[in-house]
Amino acid sequence: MGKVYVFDHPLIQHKLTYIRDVKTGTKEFRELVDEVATLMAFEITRDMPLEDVKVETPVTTANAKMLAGKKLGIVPILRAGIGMVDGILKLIPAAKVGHIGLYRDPETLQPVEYYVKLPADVEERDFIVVDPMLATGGSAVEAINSLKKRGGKNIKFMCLIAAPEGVDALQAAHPDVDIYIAALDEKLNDHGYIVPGLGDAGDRLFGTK
Ligand SMILES: O=P(O)(O)OC[C@H]1O[C@H](OP(=O)(O)OP(=O)(O)O)[C@H](O)[C@@H]1O
Ligand SMILES: O=c1cc[nH]c(=O)[nH]1
Ligand SMILES: [Mg+2]
Repeated sequence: MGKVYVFDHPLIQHKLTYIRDVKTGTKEFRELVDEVATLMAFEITRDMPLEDVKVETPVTTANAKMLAGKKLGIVPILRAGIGMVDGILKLIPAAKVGHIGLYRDPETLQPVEYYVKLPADVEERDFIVVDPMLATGGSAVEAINSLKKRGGKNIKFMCLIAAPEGVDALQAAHPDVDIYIAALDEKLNDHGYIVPGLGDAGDRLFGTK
């Protein structure tokens, strides 16, 4: 069963409160999502492998560490996942970015895939799939299906807000995937929106409503 990590760092919780606030406009919303993504990336990369290296300091040769192995792949679920990418790239600028385009049909709530473009050497990379919202879990499950079908293996899922229903669905479909969230909310409403949530993440990021 995939583990669930809830990031209760005070800075993340403080910024998330402004993200939820209906009075927060598009510009500020986008900046806050970017900042929280950076803070979450700091935590989520805690187990990245290191290798021993030597470096010449102005004084002597030092035994030091550098990140080892293949570069990381970040895969936002379009559209709203895009809002979290730059915040992660600030810490890991060498990461490659893949894209999986999915929208949730408003009637059936089922994900519909419309675009996939992944970095080369999918089999050898570690991936973080990102999307601000994990509601029914349908989009995250489908995006990870798509990534695995193309060879993706070591996958983490990162989001801002999750509903218990989404966590259950993702754990059931992908027990090998750990889930990293800033807040676990109460429930879904009749339209599949997270309660209390933040509304429609894509619309708030891109000002489309
Ligand atoms: O867990 P689920 O029930 O699948 O819902 C979550 C999905 O819904 C939202 O995307 P949306 O379909 O609104 O697309 P958008 O990002 O293009 O707005 C959100 O960004 C997730 O991808
Ligand atoms: O609450 C929700 C659920 C799905 N998608 C969103 O953007 N918000
Ligand atoms: Mg949307």
